[in-house]
Amino acid sequence: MANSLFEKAQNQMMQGLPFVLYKKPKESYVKGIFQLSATLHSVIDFSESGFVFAPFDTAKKPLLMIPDEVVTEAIQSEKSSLKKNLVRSEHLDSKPFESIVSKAIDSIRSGKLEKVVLSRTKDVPISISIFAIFQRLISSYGSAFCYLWYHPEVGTWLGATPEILLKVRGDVFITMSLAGTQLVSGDDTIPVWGKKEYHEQQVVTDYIEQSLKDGVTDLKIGDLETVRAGHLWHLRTKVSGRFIKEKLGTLIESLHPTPAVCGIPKERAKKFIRENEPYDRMFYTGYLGELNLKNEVDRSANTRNTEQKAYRSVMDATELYVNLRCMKMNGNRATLFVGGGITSDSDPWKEWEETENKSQTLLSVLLD
Ligand SMILES: C=C(O[C@H]1C=CC=C(C(=O)O)[C@@H]1O)C(=O)O
Repeated sequence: MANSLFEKAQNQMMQGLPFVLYKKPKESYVKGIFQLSATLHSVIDFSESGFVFAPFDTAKKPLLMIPDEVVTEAIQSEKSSLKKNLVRSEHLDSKPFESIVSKAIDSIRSGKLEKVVLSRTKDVPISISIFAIFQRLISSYGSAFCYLWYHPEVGTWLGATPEILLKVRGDVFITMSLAGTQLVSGDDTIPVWGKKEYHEQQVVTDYIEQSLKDGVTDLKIGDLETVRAGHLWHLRTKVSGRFIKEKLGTLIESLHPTPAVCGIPKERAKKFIRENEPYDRMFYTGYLGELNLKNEVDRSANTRNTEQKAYRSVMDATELYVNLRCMKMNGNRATLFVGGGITSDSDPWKEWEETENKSQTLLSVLLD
């Protein structure tokens, strides 16, 4: 447990002051960003420095946590809370979600949409503290970006996301196309993918390529890979390139929201989501992470000179993740958000099951 950092965050919360605790994929420490006033700041032009928390709705401004104090603490390893068997919460009626999915399939088959990502919420009682939940997330999901974000005017959000929106070092960026889902089987065998999953992931890769190709250089589309995120497998393609640093805002705006969380064509998919999902997604399927934040980086990892190898320097880095596998706290209950990509080959019942499987990421650390 990162004890003193958690205590500091607890005190901060008691004083009604904003903070965020987070662990990047594969890192062995937790970072805390503490803002010393309760002001709600927004990103204006992406030249700011801090921790961004952006909603799905692009008409609303991304929020910014100012790094008045930044504290880093090593993670003391704790046993993973990942359950081998699926955690079943109370029985829920699948019919309302299935009927929205059927409506989307009709729209796709009639040619109005190519793909749309539909989601639903799941309300669960919570009997442990948010710090205990965060501790379980970081112990269980080493390869995810795990976070606990709090602002007195906005609320408390937690999550463990596998999806990078944008990672920038200097003028080099990487992003990814992540879509297609299967449950990890008992023996961990890599799954065989079907036409539906290949298609829904390819749509995301094509969109990223199209929306970036005129504004960046050295655009590279990587190989298709199968990657694991907790209980789930996904299809992923890494995309990289170079861009003009002053155009960071344009780059972010051309990526968000990708068809991994919205759909194609983008505006029609947004409209379908707005008119059919019976709630506001708020920060689910938005993005979050470091914006132009000072980070220590290894400058010379591939040099043969050992002295130089040890040379580290501080540079501004941007590292943003898509806000998936997340939840919002409401007193002693939490609202979990889960969704999935709908294409012409979707089956409403299977889409429901997929959202049930996705809810395992959080359920398995919430329930005893
Ligand atoms: C929208 C979600 O996942 C996205 C990311 C990976 C796989 C997805 C899928 O298979 O549908 C979704 O595009 C979610 O987890 O709520």
